[in-house]
Amino acid sequence: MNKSIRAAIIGSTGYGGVELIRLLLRHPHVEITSVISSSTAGAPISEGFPHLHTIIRDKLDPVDVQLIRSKADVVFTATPHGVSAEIAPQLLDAGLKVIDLSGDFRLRSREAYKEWYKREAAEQAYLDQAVYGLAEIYGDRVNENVSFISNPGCYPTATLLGLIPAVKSGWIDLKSIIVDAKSGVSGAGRGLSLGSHYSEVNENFKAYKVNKHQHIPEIEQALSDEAGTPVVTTFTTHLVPMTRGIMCTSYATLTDSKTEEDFIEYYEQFYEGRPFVRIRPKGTWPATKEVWGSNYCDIGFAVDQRTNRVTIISVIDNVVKGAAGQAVQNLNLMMGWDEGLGLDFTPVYP
Ligand SMILES: NC(=O)C1=CN([C@@H]2O[C@H](COP(=O)(O)OP(=O)(O)OC[C@H]3O[C@@H](n4cnc5c(N)ncnc54)[C@H](OP(=O)(O)O)[C@@H]3O)[C@@H](O)[C@H]2O)C=CC1
Ligand SMILES: CC(=O)N[C@@H](CCC(=O)OP(=O)(O)O)C(=O)O
Repeated sequence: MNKSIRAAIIGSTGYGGVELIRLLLRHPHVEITSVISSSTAGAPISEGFPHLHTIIRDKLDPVDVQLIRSKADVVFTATPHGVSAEIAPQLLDAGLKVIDLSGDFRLRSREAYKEWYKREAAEQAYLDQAVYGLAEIYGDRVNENVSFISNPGCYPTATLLGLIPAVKSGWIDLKSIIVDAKSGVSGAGRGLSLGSHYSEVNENFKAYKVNKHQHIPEIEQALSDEAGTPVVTTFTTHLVPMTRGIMCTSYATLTDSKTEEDFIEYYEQFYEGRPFVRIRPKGTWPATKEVWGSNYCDIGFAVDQRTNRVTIISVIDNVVKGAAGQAVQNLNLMMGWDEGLGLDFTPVYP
């Protein structure tokens, strides 16, 4: 029989948190029992988010572990890097299940975290406890005995779902991988910054954090695990003047004479039974709008016989499959429920 679970959201006033509210409100077995804010506790959440007017009447709770323990069974930490490293261990020690949306528990190596995030990593014991929740690849590691999920980054979700089957196939040269990644502005969160200011972003298209992006070690960690040998990539991120959406265009040199049909057939088999990965038919490539508001990752291919390269294009909605949607998918797996429960959103179109 299906159980119900009480959920709290820390960081509910951010883009990831408020999207969790939207998704969990329609989940059949989840009740949101606490929406939490470190800066505006006591105010109704609809004050800052009028789109929730009449839908959620609750006031924001403060960040208080004992209070959370009394109100919830599972906590989503949709909090900035550094904050999650502090708070998730306290929640786990209090006996709560935790799904963390930040990058604080994704890298197994504390040294790598310090190098890429420029801050001290969480304690090794908690890094060891966290299960990296790339649901379609590592979902079988998540079950009712798992208490702690580290939800993958938005770019790594799109990149890894696009590349892991190819890496495992042996059809591509592992030294040749290049990923050209683009994100909408909501990927930067709700906080104000010059870089996401309207007049800086509108009618503009820019590369950022070139060769320095914190998602590079996360992508390389998973690709290396899957390949069984160290893999490095060239990974470049770009900011696109749109609100939601990520497109990762990955290029690799073929080691074998494979066609688009070969890739499509192989990927369809690889993701068989995984409802949120959709493989596009030959000659069609996914666009961000075709997954907008949904938990889908759509993947399309092109093989260029002239250059002997494959191009793999993967798209997601960064706030859904790249954050809140995958977090709910992981909750479903943690609870032994169908992974798609409460996530059957058709993309919003146009
Ligand atoms: N946006 C995206 O597409 C994705 C985001 N992520 C990750 O998810 C996490 C949340 O991202 P996002 O929602 O975009 O970020 P936002 O900046 O939009 O929101 C973060 C929230 O964290 C809360 N917060 C800040 N400091 C503290 C603190 N000390 N204690 C408790 N809460 C705090 C803030 O709310 P308040 O002041 O009310 O407490 C804020 O609303 C980040 O780690 C991000 O990297 C991951 C994948 C995709
Ligand atoms: C557009 C934009 O700025 N995107 C953010 C994505 C960060 C993010 O989502 O956080 P995680 O590291 O927790 O995945 C960036 O590139 O840093």
